[in-house]
Amino acid sequence: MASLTRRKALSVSGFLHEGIVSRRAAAAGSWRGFASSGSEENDVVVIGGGPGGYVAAIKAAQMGLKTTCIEKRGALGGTCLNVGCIPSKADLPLTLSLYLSLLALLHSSHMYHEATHAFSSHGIKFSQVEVDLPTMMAQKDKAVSNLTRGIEGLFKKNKVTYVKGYGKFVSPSEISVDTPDGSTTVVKGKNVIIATGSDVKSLPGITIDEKKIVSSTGALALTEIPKKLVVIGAGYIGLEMGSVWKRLGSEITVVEFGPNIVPTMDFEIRKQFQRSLEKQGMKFMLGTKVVGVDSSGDVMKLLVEPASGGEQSVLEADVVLVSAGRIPYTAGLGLAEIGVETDKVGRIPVDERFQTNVAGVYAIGDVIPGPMLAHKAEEDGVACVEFLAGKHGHVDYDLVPGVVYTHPEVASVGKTEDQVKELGVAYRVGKFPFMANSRAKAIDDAEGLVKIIAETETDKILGVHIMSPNAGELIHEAALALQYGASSEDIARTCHAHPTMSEAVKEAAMATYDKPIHI
Ligand SMILES: Cc1cc2nc3c(=O)[nH]c(=O)nc-3n(C[C@H](O)[C@H](O)[C@H](O)COP(=O)(O)OP(=O)(O)OC[C@H]3O[C@@H](n4cnc5c(N)ncnc54)[C@H](O)[C@@H]3O)c2cc1C
Ligand SMILES: NC(=O)c1ccc[n+]([C@@H]2O[C@H](COP(=O)([O-])OP(=O)(O)OC[C@H]3O[C@@H](n4cnc5c(N)ncnc54)[C@H](O)[C@@H]3O)[C@@H](O)[C@H]2O)c1
Repeated sequence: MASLTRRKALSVSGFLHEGIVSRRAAAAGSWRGFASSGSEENDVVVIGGGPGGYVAAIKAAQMGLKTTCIEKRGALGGTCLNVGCIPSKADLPLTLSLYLSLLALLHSSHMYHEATHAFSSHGIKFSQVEVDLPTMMAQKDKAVSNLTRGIEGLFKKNKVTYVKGYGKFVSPSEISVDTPDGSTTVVKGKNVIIATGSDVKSLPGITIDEKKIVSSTGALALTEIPKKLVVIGAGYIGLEMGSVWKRLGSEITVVEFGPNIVPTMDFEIRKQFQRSLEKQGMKFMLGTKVVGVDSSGDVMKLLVEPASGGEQSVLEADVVLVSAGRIPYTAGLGLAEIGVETDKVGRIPVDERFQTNVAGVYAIGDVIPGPMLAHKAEEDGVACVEFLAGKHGHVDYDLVPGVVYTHPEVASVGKTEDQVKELGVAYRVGKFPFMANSRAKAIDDAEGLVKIIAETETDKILGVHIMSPNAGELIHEAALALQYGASSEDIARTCHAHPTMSEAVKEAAMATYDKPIHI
């Protein structure tokens, strides 16, 4: 606490209140947050209640700092909320509910796919299996709202004041909040953390209506299974969402501008991954761009051409998913007014302590440079609060695991082989296929491999890439190994339980520094 910097608030007419004071509710002397905010100044105010913001708020409160978190969702909620595409989750942080929804649908659609494609080979037969989309969507909403309501419970438990409404800087230490009842409140803090996340990147000439031309938000709330779904962008969202609707019966064509799917993935894993998705029926048009959409008829017509220009062709679609990346979300936040700089793509540059160019104003998560991932945003949140409380925080962006939650999953941590080549370091690669793993064979789900890259001289592990069912769980042994600077021999000499999928990680490690046993 002693190290917290108290900054002199800028004088902005009408907002020179101490602490939180609603102009309309001031007379009543109370605010409808969980904990009474009183008239004291906060130590920390967090704008945004996504994974970055809510974790930062809880951590700050746990460290004894008086904390308020402002979240717009449930108040203004943006266009999508107003047109009712996800009305059942009106109280939840937007992006958080999106990715939990996607995970829930990935699981439900995988169960349907197993029932229709895999159960019979295990001797389980049904006379009829059908998709009940409304029930599937309701189950997803229930799962998500249970999970996210838990966060409100954590706020209460940790005494984080929760203010619903749209936050805007009026000075570096004062945030005016447009609240759901139409009044304006000012929340004051010695330190303010911007955690306002990201929004879908739109493409020129393609207008998202969240009905026929959808972002991930609309794609998670379709009321019918589209016959033909065209996905623009073969990144995380395109492949996960494409998998969901493919399993439920849609014809999927993925149009990708670049020459490869998921450009950040190790090339060898990517090749096998693409083959696996193609086997599942997804079609890919790589090195291709969409140059126009005619949405006047029942069936839309997309004009596509090679990325470098050339002969055009037409693709038909009932629904088009725009998943060509996300951009930082800072609309209406008043950054320019208080002098917070943004870069040319709208991200907020921060120093190693997450501080922006304005003293006392910090930023974390999708709104700053770095991977746009929930767990990275959470790590940012914890480290940022530790720094501003005068302690030491730590996030290593090189060691943030990435997982694509398709089936099989693809997970990675550390460097790809191409990145290691670029470094000019001599390296060895060890691989082990799940076809030779007894657990994977026993459950008849043995597609994929583990690939480990280690420095030749020291055997230090530089990167691990896994394609398999549950790769997203298996990767954490590797993440820990990289975090502690382990060698491939360290993993190989660690006793792994039998029969487990994790034995494939051990065998790949053995293949890296010596020889595997089971192949
Ligand atoms: C469909 C989809 C699936 C995803 N799946 C995964 C996944 O499986 N794993 C993973 O790691 N990542 C996933 N991501 C990415 C992940 O959701 C983000 O990286 C993460 O949510 C970023 O957290 P954040 O706290 O920075 O921002 P956000 O989660 O975007 O939260 C920001 C919050 O700030 C609020 N806000 C914005 N402006 C204001 C304001 N002015 N006043 C008040 N409140 C405001 C917003 O309403 C929002 O709730 C997915 C993203 C999408 C779109
Ligand atoms: N499992 C997860 O962790 C998960 C799931 C979903 C989303 N996310 C996060 O959300 C972010 C956004 O996801 P996303 O899939 O939208 O972005 P992405 O960055 O993962 O992929 C976007 C893809 O679109 C391509 N592209 C860009 N412009 C294009 C154009 N005009 N035409 C065709 N293709 C084009 C890019 O080359 C890229 O392959 C990701 O960065 C990811 O971090 C993570």
